[in-house]
Amino acid sequence: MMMNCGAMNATTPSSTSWSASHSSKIPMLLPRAICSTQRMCCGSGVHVDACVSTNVSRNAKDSMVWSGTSPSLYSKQPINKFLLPLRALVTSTSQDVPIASLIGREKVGVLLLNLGGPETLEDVQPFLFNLFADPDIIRLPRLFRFLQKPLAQFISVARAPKSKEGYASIGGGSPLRHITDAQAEELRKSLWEKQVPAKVYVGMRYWHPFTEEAIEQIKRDGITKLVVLPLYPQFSISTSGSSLRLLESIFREDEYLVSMQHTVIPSWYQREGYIKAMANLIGKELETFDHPEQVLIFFSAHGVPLAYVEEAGDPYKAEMEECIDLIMEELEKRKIMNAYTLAYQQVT
Ligand SMILES: C=CC1=C(C)c2cc3[nH]c(cc4nc(cc5[nH]c(cc1n2)c(C)c5CCC(=O)O)C(CCC(=O)O)=C4C)c(C)c3C=C
Ligand SMILES: [Fe+2]
Repeated sequence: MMMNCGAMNATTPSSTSWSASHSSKIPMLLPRAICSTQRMCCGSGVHVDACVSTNVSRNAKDSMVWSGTSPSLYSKQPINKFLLPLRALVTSTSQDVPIASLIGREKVGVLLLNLGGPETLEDVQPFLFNLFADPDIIRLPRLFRFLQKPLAQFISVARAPKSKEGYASIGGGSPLRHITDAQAEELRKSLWEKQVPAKVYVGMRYWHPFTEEAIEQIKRDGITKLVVLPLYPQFSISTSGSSLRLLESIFREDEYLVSMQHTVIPSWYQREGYIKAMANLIGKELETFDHPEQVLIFFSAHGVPLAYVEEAGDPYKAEMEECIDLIMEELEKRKIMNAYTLAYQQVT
């Protein structure tokens, strides 16, 4: 059986800590921020730990880091290793205090980041242009950066016919917007059930609703605290990194955003809820076979250029492999001991 592991339509994460990095290779995420942990308490004893951005410092490796908190719980990967976390989200249970008195006049928003996809066949070429014009997708040497857009135009036109065939075969467009909107609505409902009256926004990197559009709405709504959640379980420079780099540039130029408290969840592949959800899916699928124990579990992940991993320190491969180990451990606890393998799809 086959399991796609780089998928962005996974279950909602519950909480995690995050770290941000800036070297010349990995984008600096939402800069000029220092994280001092703030606790917002909510009704029914729910607590929200959020981080406040105000300043930054540099560590020995010339990485921009958020400071003011303890080291990350998830420090195995390069992206996290050099960085101090911001902490967000709902944990614990102790007090019963009315929500209004705790969140007060704060307006909490959650911004879900995703890739975006063409909604019609006419969208395919301009969507591909946006994708290939991103230097986190096609990385040209500094001297040749002026060629980025002409090259994007050339590749998008050349690739569009084949791409259109693919989208035509799944109904004439990408389902990503629809799926992401549904996730946003489920997350909103779930937060409200936990007495966190947050608004949830969707910001796509390469198609509507663009991240810029979501940010405009966030400003119009007067959001004062923002949680940024890329919907990619594992961090890669080419996915979450690209979205966060864009967000960073939007924040840098906007007075309202610079002073807004925000926190980012860079990856969440190791969260218990996600691992259990993946194990549930695999377990359910195995049951459809006559001899489930003989089935090979085939994990399929997106490929990223080797240079990202080996030279730029992209943690994607490490996070993916750890994620699969965790899923297999979870299956073992359920007495499911199948053979498994992981393969990376070719990057075209
Ligand atoms: C050319 C380099 C690319 C890199 C690096 C890359 C990384 C990467 N992508 C995903 C997930 C998705 N990518 C999707 C579309 C897509 N990606 C690329 C190229 C790179 N991706 C292209 C050219 C396209 C367009 C599709 C095509 O015509 O071939 C999508 C689908 C979006 C949709 O329409 O619904 C996903 C999902 C990950 C997880 C990743 C690195 C970790
Ligand atoms: Fe891709």
